[in-house]
Amino acid sequence: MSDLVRIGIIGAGAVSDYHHVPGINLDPRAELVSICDPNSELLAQRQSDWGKTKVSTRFEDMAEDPDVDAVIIATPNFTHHEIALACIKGGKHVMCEKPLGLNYTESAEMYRAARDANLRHMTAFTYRFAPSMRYVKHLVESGALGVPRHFRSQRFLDWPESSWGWRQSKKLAGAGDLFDMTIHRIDFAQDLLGPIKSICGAVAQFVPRDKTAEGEPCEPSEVDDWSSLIGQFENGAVGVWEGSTLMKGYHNDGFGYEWAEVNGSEGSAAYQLTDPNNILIGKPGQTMEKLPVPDEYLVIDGSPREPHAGVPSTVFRYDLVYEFVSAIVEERDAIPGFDHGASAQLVADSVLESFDKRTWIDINCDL
Ligand SMILES: NC(=O)C1=CN([C@@H]2O[C@H](COP(=O)(O)OP(=O)(O)OC[C@H]3O[C@@H](n4cnc5c(N)ncnc54)[C@H](OP(=O)(O)O)[C@@H]3O)[C@@H](O)[C@H]2O)C=CC1
Ligand SMILES: O=C1CO[C@H](CO)[C@@H](O)[C@@H]1O
Repeated sequence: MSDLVRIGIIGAGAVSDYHHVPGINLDPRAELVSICDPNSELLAQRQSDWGKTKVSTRFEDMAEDPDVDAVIIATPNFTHHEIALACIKGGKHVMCEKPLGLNYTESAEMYRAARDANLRHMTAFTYRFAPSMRYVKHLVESGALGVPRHFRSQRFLDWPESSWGWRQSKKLAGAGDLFDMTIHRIDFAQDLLGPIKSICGAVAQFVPRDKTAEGEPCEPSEVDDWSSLIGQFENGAVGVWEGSTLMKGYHNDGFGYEWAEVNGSEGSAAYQLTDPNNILIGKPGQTMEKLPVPDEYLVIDGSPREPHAGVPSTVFRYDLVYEFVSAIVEERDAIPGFDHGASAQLVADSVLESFDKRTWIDINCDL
């Protein structure tokens, strides 16, 4: 490997532009060397926006390229499994977007392949990196909230009712809000409180989404607009999750409304995406109040990101690349790994199974 970690991006769409390229640009140990996307016009645009790199329309080229050390897979969900396995075969460290695969079987296979090849693997569970989320985790782990009893998460967005493109096809996306949004919340709940052991879930579709944003007719949506679950953690705590992108009045500059809280025997703490540098803290008999996140939780250890620069609800997302590169340089596991991606996927799959069968499902993760 050269002195710099040479990164290739597969899938030059929205999230690469919004999270990953700024993350690479901030990290002096990393360099963007190659971009892959089937759309040649987009490739040309990205070369002009992101800097002169190699380009290709076939991920196989990047998987075999000896000048690429690590890849970030940011393509539609149905492609993650095939691309990740090819890149692992080519000896690349891999960060892959969520949901890791279309189901637990795919995700577990991706985890085992990366683990067995002794390569670094990371699932892009963005919200774990929010300063307030990291501080709530510290409060839980330090015992400041007492015995954790309850978790609650709500993600409401007010987005258009028009087509979601590939996101509304079962074959291409797997599921709707559940795999797109709620899966992040399943992940951070397990990060805060440990494994979920049993769940009961429900989903619903509110609108057909049979028109594009331009008003042209298109194939109707096959996926959920609302997803929810209640669950029990192995540690005895209980949880409740709910998400939708069709909640009117929850726009907030596109960030929507996100709240997640842990309630323990000695106190409560809440994270909000719209105010990620503060938490809400509550002690017995008091009313929840705002508490600034201490400086050491504003960025991850070593990150060169200036903690107070930029839009707070956006900039913490750049730390994902820092964690991925740190794991490569330090030859340690990246967190969250593919194992976390697979474990959240199993819970999300179980939501669909639970709703189909109208029953509780026990979670048996066999990684
Ligand atoms: N962690 C987070 O917070 C976020 C995660 N995501 C996840 O990131 C992934 C991408 O989402 P997003 O950026 O919004 O999607 P986009 O549709 O904006 O971008 C995906 C890009 O990948 C391209 N692509 C499709 N197939 C391949 C392939 N085989 N090889 C290379 N490129 C390919 C697409 O080209 P074409 O359009 O021509 O098919 C498109 O340009 C999804 O899994 C999504 O769930 C997204 C947003 C935020
Ligand atoms: O968190 C997120 C923000 O929105 C994106 C677009 O729907 C999601 O894919 C993503 O996981």
